[in-house]
Amino acid sequence: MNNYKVLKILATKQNVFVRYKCSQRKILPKDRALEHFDEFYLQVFGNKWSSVRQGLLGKQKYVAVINNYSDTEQVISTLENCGALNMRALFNVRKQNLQENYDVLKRDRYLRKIWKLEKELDKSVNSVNEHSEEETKFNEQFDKYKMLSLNYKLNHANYDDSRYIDCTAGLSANTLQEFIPATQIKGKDKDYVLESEYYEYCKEDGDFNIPVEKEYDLNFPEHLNVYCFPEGSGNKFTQPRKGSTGVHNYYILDGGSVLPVLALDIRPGNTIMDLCASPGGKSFIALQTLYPDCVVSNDISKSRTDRIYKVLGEYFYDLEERWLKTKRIKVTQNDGRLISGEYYDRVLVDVPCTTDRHSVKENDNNIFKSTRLKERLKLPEFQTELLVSALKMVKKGGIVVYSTCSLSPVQNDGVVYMALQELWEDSNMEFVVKNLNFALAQTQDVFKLADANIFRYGNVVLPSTHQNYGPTYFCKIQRIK
Ligand SMILES: C[S@@+](CC[C@H](N)C(=O)[O-])C[C@H]1O[C@@H](n2cnc3c(N)ncnc32)[C@H](O)[C@@H]1O
Repeated sequence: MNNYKVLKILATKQNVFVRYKCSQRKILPKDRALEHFDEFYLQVFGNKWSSVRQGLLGKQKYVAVINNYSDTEQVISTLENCGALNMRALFNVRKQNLQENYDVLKRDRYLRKIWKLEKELDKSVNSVNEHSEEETKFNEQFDKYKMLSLNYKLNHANYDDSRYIDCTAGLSANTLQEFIPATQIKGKDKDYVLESEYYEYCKEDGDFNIPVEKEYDLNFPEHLNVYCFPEGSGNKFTQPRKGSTGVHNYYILDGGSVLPVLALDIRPGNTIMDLCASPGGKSFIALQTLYPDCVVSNDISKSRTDRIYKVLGEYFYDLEERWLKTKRIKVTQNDGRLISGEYYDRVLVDVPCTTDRHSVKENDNNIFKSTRLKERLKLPEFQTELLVSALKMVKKGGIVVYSTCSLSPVQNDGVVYMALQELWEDSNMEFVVKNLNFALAQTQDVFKLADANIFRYGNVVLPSTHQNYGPTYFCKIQRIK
């Protein structure tokens, strides 16, 4: 074989090798994320997953939170002329309907009881089993009321019970297996393992149960004005603009972000810690209730706290003199896990998570990059540390809201469970988780929430093609001792 031929064969081989390498599919982080979610979330959400998936991949929907320090009335009337609706008004209409439905249902149950009693007493009736026209009509009407929303029905079942319900079973090793599906993860130096095993959530739970208390109302502060476009509307808010007062007119953010702040139930004079605050959207909402005496917006890094200063500077005129010097707003740069000796009425802990919507759409800064595997697997542990820290800094009677923008039961209820278990073992503090299913029934014209049986402690705003907010998980926890 002459040299020319050898070179040619080598070149061909190399070419084949290069082509072989090219044909090996490079998995992009967003594809890996979707693959993971398809496997994991299908088991959690069942046949709802395909619509949630479509939502995640579709266009996210935003709401506008009005800046009370701008030309408020003019801004509101402009938005209303464009077809935007006030979220508080939507909640109130639904709340009123629910109350009316409940009253009718209550009245009819009462009537039914009387009617039965009368039947029993009426000896002249030929057969008690024979349905009169009146009875059939009544039953038809009764059935109609039974068709009320799922949330309403679910909660109504216990409506007359004591507000304190028995401690739920907690996440024992077995129950955890039930709701944390056994998806598999390949670790760098490990074979495939169960996701639940990886996070070591299967350890024995001892006697620990989380007390859960039902909550019947969601307080929407009177000065907080949030505007949204109706379900199915393709309208969008234009970019915020400066008005005559020198500050921006509204802040645009995912609609789901409003619920964790509402769940905080902020009251006049409250002191609030927003532990993972950047860019500051939820601190902004808290401030727009006009209730807090002080909001501390904390984040871990300089660049992230700079971002908070920038955002707040756009919305609060003379931020330095009027807000920072008077300590109505504090911007701090601390690792939220290490803060101690500070106590607040309300603590919001909106932790870093798998940011599911971002993860299936963008490759940049994606936690599903193979180089970030360890970080991803450590997330629940990290989130638990942040929540434990938040729970330690809330005053007795105060409220902590834990939130994520992930659908993962491990990062959501799993973390709530782990944090509360840790404090149950290591401190004499006591907490109760607030079941918001009933209270959230009033939000059903605005948000698609996951069925009440999917998450045990918190609630999730589910993305969908018609109402594409979220995902937002939030869990309300009150310190009682
Ligand atoms: C989901 S984002 C918060 C979004 C924010 N709450 C909002 O609504 O605009 C999570 C934030 O947590 C911050 N963070 C990460 N680790 C932290 C830590 N140990 N302590 C405090 N903040 C942390 C990140 O820098 C990031 O800004």
